[in-house]
Amino acid sequence: MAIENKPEEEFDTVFNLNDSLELSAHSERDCGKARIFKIIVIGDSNVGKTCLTYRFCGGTFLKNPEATIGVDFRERTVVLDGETIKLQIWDTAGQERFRKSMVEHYYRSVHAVIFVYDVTNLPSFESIPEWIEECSKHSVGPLVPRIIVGNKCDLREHRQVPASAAHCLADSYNFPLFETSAKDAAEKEHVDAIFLTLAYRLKSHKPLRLKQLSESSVRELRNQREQETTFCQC
Ligand SMILES: Nc1nc2c(ncn2[C@@H]2O[C@H](COP(=O)(O)OP(=O)(O)OP(=O)(O)O)[C@@H](O)[C@H]2O)c(=O)[nH]1
Repeated sequence: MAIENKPEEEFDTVFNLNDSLELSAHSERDCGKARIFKIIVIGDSNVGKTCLTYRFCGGTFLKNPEATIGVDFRERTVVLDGETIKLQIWDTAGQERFRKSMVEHYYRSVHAVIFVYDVTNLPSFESIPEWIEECSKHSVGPLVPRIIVGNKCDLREHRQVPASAAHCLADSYNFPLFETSAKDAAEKEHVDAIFLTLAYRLKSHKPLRLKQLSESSVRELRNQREQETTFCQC
């Protein structure tokens, strides 16, 4: 889907997610030195990745999106606790035929990942572990923040994925879960919350020394290193 530049006024909105997290979005004109975070959005074809990113960056529901070819790029600048942050959102193609040739490249130097499934499409939910695996294969480290999103919640009568199953899966990976709708205008702030939660986590993240990592992260890093070593020896 080609990117259409939105008028800057559309980006001047204020969010109040909760008392401790007050966020405002400004036009790019206002930000001299922005920190830049790259967020990649992945999941099966047709789950609504383009519509979700468009809802966040453009503020509206994108009618008649075309299937993404390779990767589309959108960005939005936000101010969190007085700090200007530029979020670069990489919206990837869900179609298998684009994965190998074009998408792989975009896993590089990614700061955060959003996995999307469609709550009315069970196979798209069942694919989430494969997408998570795919990320690990492309060296997206265990400390990269990740979120799982169930989209199309507006289609209540067609739901195939119970919220309880989704929570179970998300908990098993220790990732946050959001269920939302890119289409439902009432969910707009909820969609914003997905991206801004990641932005907030990235902003607050300070480089850690090995001593400061949790035991499980250390174990995960060790395993990863061992696997890499084994791979090299083969
Ligand atoms: N009802 C409903 N339809 C949605 C929602 N989000 C997206 N859609 C529809 O789902 C279809 C696919 O949306 P896209 O955003 O193009 O999906 P995608 O995951 O980017 O697809 P690929 O580019 O093929 O990977 C379109 O017909 C959208 O109108 C939603 O929240 N609710």
